[in-house]
Amino acid sequence: MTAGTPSPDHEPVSASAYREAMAQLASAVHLVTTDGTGGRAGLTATSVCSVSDGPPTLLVCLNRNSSAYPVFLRNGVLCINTLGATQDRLAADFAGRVKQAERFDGRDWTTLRTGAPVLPGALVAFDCRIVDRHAVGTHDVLICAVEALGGIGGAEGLLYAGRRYRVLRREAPAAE
Ligand SMILES: NC(=O)C1=CN([C@@H]2O[C@H](COP(=O)(O)OP(=O)(O)OC[C@H]3O[C@@H](n4cnc5c(N)ncnc54)[C@H](O)[C@@H]3O)[C@@H](O)[C@H]2O)C=CC1
Ligand SMILES: Cc1cc2nc3c(=O)[nH]c(=O)nc-3n(C[C@H](O)[C@H](O)[C@H](O)COP(=O)(O)O)c2cc1C
Repeated sequence: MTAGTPSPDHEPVSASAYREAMAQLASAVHLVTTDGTGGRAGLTATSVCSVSDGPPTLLVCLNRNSSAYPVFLRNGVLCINTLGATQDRLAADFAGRVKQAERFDGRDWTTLRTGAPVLPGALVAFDCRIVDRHAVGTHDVLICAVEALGGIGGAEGLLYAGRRYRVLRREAPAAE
């Protein structure tokens, strides 16, 4: 189906058609991490969006079936670690290639204010407290107050588009 040919009236959009459409979009890639009384956990996510700058608030959509989901609820805090261009292996690891218990191995994770793990070398880190939650279909939309920022470094970012990882190049602006 191309953009000029809408699906027939009254025909529900299938999950596979929806995913195929969503695969056309490019997204930043994040490791969403948590730590606290529920333990440490994390996963790869692209469904992260800025909500407001007053107060600084973002949202992330988490599948309630993921192994990390109950840990996020228990801890009530999370860190959105946005990945840089060279961190695509980490994205795959946190998307299921590595078992949950081993995802944090081999790196010196730090913390900011909430205690959620901050990835060394992240493009940027948003340290958050979960302030609201809405169930929508298979996912929960978590509304998160941003309590601290880290790692704003100007490096090249990682993108996910067309079902693969790509690099967002920082090119010099075209001469006028
Ligand atoms: N938002 C989410 O929960 C996402 C989950 N995934 C997981 O990774 C697997 C591999 O993804 P792809 O290789 O990109 O192929 P895919 O064909 O399964 O997904 C294509 C696109 O559809 C969207 N999508 C996929 N599963 C979704 C879900 N359960 N809820 C909401 N949106 C979803 C995403 O934008 C994804 O990039 C997916 O099947 C899914 O299990 C991937 C991307 C986003
Ligand atoms: C590129 C990419 C983006 C993803 N985005 C999300 C997302 O936004 N929300 C989500 O709940 N799962 C998302 N997932 C799926 C989780 O990363 C994956 O299901 C989870 O890490 C599996 O965890 P488990 O093995 O601990 O259950 C994404 C997967 C990939 C490959």
